[in-house]
Amino acid sequence: LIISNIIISSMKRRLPAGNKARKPPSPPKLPILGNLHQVGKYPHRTFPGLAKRCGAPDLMLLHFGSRPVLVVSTSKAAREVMKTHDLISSDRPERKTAKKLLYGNKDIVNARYGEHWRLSRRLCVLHLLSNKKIRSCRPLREEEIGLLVNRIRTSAQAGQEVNLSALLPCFTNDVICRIALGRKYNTNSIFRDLLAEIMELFIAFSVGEFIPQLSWVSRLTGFDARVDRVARRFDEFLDGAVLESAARLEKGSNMIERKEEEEEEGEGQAVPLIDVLLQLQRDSPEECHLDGDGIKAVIMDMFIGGTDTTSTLLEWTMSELMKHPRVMKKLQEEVRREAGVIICEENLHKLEYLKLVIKETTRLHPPVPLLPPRQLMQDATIMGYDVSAGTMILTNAWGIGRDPADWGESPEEFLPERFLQTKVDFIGQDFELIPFGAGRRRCPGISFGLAVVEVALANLVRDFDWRLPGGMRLEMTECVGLTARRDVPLLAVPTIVPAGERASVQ
Ligand code: HEM
Repeated sequence: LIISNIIISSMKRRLPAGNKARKPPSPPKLPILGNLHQVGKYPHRTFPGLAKRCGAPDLMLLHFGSRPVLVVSTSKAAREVMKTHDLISSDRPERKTAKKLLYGNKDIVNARYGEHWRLSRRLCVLHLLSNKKIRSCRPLREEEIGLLVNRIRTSAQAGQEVNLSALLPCFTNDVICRIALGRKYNTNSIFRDLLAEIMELFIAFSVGEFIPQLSWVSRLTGFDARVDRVARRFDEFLDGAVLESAARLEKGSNMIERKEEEEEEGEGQAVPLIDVLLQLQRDSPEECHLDGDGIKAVIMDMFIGGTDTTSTLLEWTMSELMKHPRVMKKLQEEVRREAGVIICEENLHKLEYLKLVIKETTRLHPPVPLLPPRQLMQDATIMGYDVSAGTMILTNAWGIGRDPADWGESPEEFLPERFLQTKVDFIGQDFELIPFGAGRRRCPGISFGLAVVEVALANLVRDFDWRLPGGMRLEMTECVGLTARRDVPLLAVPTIVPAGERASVQ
């Protein structure tokens, strides 16, 4: 009797009087596996169909093993989760693999909601990704873009095609390397390989994460050992970078202050992010709560958050432009007319169509199609459904960007002009378009990423005409990964557009 009284009173506490408990609709599940067998290779593509079949257009409840997972499929539902219930859904679920790779989640992307996350994010926004910092890195970005253009020019002169899917990630990796660590690691391709392996491990499915009874499988297949090995090797690499940074600081104790003054005037070399963190840790511990591992974890976030995302966005933008010659021509005319002989960030405000093209690409190809998982911190009623604390939340940014309810009859069509008729923007206020997420966990690197994408794209379309290699069909499928890059590499043949011709468009 006592037990049944406890159960009844706890149910009463959970349910508002007169309401029946209502779970979001779910497709039938299997014992042990739950719905894992239905997720498929491309969950962002599978979920909309699955949700439709089980009558769950907005919110669908799945089970990964025994773990409840709420799939958010519409802008209405995303608003409920990331605005109305943003605070209680701002946690991230703990994942064994991420925890090993990111120093016990001492980074920002994977940090649990709490004081560590709040302070790290503040540090990042104020000191690493601020507008001042972005401005100070401008010469460095432009230099790297110049090198990219020269590489393409060399291929064009030899009449060769270029593999943009290979070139663009190297370019963004070089940019982040220089900004974060103060130099490139060109000669050290081990670094890029390691980074690629980390990205792969992040999303790799470890069955033990969801079905604890099967955690021995990850040990048996060697998955756990691989994670340990990669974590160790990347840690050794970052230890080297910290030593270099410490040596730089040793040389000039007030270096950052001095350089930051120069940065303000736009004269100096940008201070590497790792130096900024080490100096704050040394001189202003009240501003920097991070220990040694915390600094390495945050630096790692800059790579994980800032390299593949930006190159993937560039890769898809170029793909859509090659597929839509009308849009390519209109964009080239704008850039060649407005940006003049030198494209620098100051000219960017004139390039309105370029911004529409990028926005439309993020709608159809959000680099992170399923936003990184969140986790509900307490029981909640979301859109009339009862969702329990601990439920993992997956928001389908890809599905939302193609929802006919928000995007009209032809949501699959690549049409940058659609943004002339709407004020919808991608900075996290409009839930129809959330390639950078929204709410407290929204991406803090939006301006930082766009600063690279916009100038690089402007240069690529101004300096070259592009065509597909003879007989090649342009596939538009994405691959599985932390970011949804192209499955088939984008090969393209560039032709140099002489400066005289560009000028004549002006
Ligand atoms: C086109 C470029 C980029 C895209 C599409 C992108 C996308 C995203 C997305 C979808 C999230 C998760 C938001 C959420 O959970 O609601 C995120 C978080 C994050 N991004 Fe970005 N990002 C980009 C560039 C960058 C850059 C350049 C950096 C830094 C150098 C960066 C650093 C981060 C960090 C630190 C977080 C974690 C925020 C948190 O959990 O509090 N991102 N990004």
